[in-house]
Parts: sequence; C-alpha cells; structure tokens
Amino acid sequence: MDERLPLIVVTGFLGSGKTTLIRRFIETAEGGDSGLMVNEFGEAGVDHRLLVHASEAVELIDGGCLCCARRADVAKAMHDLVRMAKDGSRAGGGLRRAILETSGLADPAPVIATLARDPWLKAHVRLASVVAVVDAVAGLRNLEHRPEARRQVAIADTVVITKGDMRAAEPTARLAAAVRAISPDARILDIQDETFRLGDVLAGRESLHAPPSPFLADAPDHDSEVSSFTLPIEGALDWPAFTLWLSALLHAHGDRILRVKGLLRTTSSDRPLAIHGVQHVMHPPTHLSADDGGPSFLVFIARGIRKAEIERSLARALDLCQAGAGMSAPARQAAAFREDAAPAA
Ligand SMILES: Nc1nc2c(ncn2[C@@H]2O[C@H](COP(=O)(O)OP(=O)(O)OP(=O)(O)O)[C@@H](O)[C@H]2O)c(=O)[nH]1
Repeated sequence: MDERLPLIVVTGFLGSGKTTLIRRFIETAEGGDSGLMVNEFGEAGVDHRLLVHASEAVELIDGGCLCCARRADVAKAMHDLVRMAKDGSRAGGGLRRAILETSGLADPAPVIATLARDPWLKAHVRLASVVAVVDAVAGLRNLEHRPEARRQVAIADTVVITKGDMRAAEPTARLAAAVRAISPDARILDIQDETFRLGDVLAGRESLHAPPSPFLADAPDHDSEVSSFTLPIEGALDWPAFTLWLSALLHAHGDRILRVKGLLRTTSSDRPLAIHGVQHVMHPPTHLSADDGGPSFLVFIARGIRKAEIERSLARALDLCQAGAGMSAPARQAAAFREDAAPAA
C-alpha cells in the first residue's frame, strides 16, 4: 500500500471558486483531516484568513506567484505538513491529505515539477490529483483570453465547473466543449450536478494524474501588465456607500479589474465582512465567524490601473456621501473613474 501523503493541487483562474470548494470540503467529516497550503498573488492573504477558521493546518505562501519565486516555500510547507501527518502532533489526529490552492494566475506545472524533483518529498508525497476550477460566468472568456487559464486546464486531470447557479452562467455543455478542446481526457464535473461529491474530487483516494510533461515546466510567461495592490482601510467603512462605489466600479471597469477581494470592518456589522468581486460581478459578502483582530484591507488584481487612482476614487466617493451629496454620488464617482484611469494613449 502507498503510505505517502496524497497531495491535491487546486488551481483555476482568479475568483473561479477554489477557496469556496476547499472550504466546503474541509467543513465535512471526510475533509476535516486535510492540511492546506494557500498561495495568493496579492500582497495580503484573504483566503488564508477565511480558511484558517475551518482548519488548524494552514500554511500561507504569500507575496508572490507560486510558479515563479515561491517554489522553495511550497517545498517547506509540504515538509511541515508531512511531519504533521506523521507525528500526529495536530490536535484531532494526523493529516490524511494535503491540499495546495495555487494563486489564480499561477501555472501549477513548475510547482508540481519541483515537488517531483525533491527526493525527500518524492518519497513522502504522492500527487493524487490536479483539479482546475472553471467558473460558468467568466470561464469561457478566461479560457479564450487568458493563457494562464488555459495552462491550468491543460494540466488538470479533473475540471470542476462552478457558478452554474448564477443568472449569467453559460450552459455547462459550452464550457465542457471549451475544456475538452484543451484537455480531451480530463474528467469534467459540475458542482450543480446532484451526483457531484466533494470527496470524489478532493479526498485524494486514488491517483489520477500522469506526471506533467517536461515542456509544461518551462518558466511561465506572465502578463506583465497585471499587478496587485493592497489598500489598507482605517476604521469602519460606510457600507452602503462602499457597495455602491464598488458595484459601479466593477460594472464600468470589470474588464480591467480581474479580481478584488478584502476583509473589511463596516458600519453594518460587528464582524469583518469578506468581499469578493470577479471581473464585472460583485458576489454577496460573507461574515467572518468572529473578529480575528487582523487588518482591514482591499486587494486588487488589475491591468493598467494604478493604486493611487482607485484610492482617490474611493476616498472621494466616501467623502461625497458623508457630505450628504446623495447615494448616487459614490456610483457616479466610480463611473467617472474611466476618464481618470484611462492609460495615456
Ligand atoms: N453563486 C456562486 N458563487 C460562487 C460559487 N463558487 C464561488 N462563488 C463565489 O465566488 C467568489 C470567489 O470565490 P473564491 O472561492 O474566493 O474564488 P478563488 O478562486 O479562491 O479566488 P482567488 O483565490 O482570488 O483566485 C466568492 O464570493 C464565492 O462565494 C458558486 O458555485 N456559485
């Protein structure tokens, strides 16, 4: 019997639903004994703080994209989880699997190749599955326009389609055809399907994956115009004004704002809110189960938009609202941002 710790790599484009899928699994009886490694593209980790509420064994690999600078950090996090699995030091017993969530812009192939090259890890870890998450709202566009999204699907043995419940969702058959064109052998599952079981995807019971071919392990060619910045937020935000501003901003500029997320203290709740915007869509916010005392901030991953411009636009929107300029002021402010932010021709 193979005694090595199963590793499940979960990849997928920005905002496709990776953390949500993992979180749902680790909250089940079957998924509780999972060790997690989370890599985020931005400077500040949001997923990590969301997952830490559900699992004790979470390693954050922050401050950069996994496929470039952080491979040594993944190897170290993996070492830690293997030790935890073996010595049973974790309250509640040892770990039965490790799950690695890559950043939404990562090419998972170099990381997998790194793990395969480390003799100690090779002896202790078995790559059980590479799961790519594709969302039914932005997925087709991402597969068409984003090389990172295509690479993530190309290396996956399992592709999970999310967000089929949303009004703007594309039909599953169209998504499946786009996935098959890239990865003809991948198993394609839709979380809306009543036969869908999280354990079939994330439990790592069997090894599905063939090792990635060496050419996939070449250095990825990132879109150098994509950058990430963090806006620290002092005090409690005026929630109605903020949501109007953010919805209008995504509506007008979602083609350049690939992802926005954050943990915020607001006037509407005594617990921090996790907010998620994915391109043009703002998802409903969720509450952290308690205030963990961590900082309040917004993270943007965007193309051709500067931090100072967003900062100015938000500050003006909130000021206008405080000055009693009416609730449409924040939205007007966000929409007007197009002229402010348009890159010089
Ligand atoms: N309606 C709906 N919303 C979903 C589904 N899956 C995820 N979401 C929402 O989509 C938003 C982004 O989900 P995440 O799980 O944070 O996505 P992610 O891929 O981890 O994001 P990054 O780590 O930033 O790349 C959140 O608001 C989720 O609640 C789904 O199947 N249906």
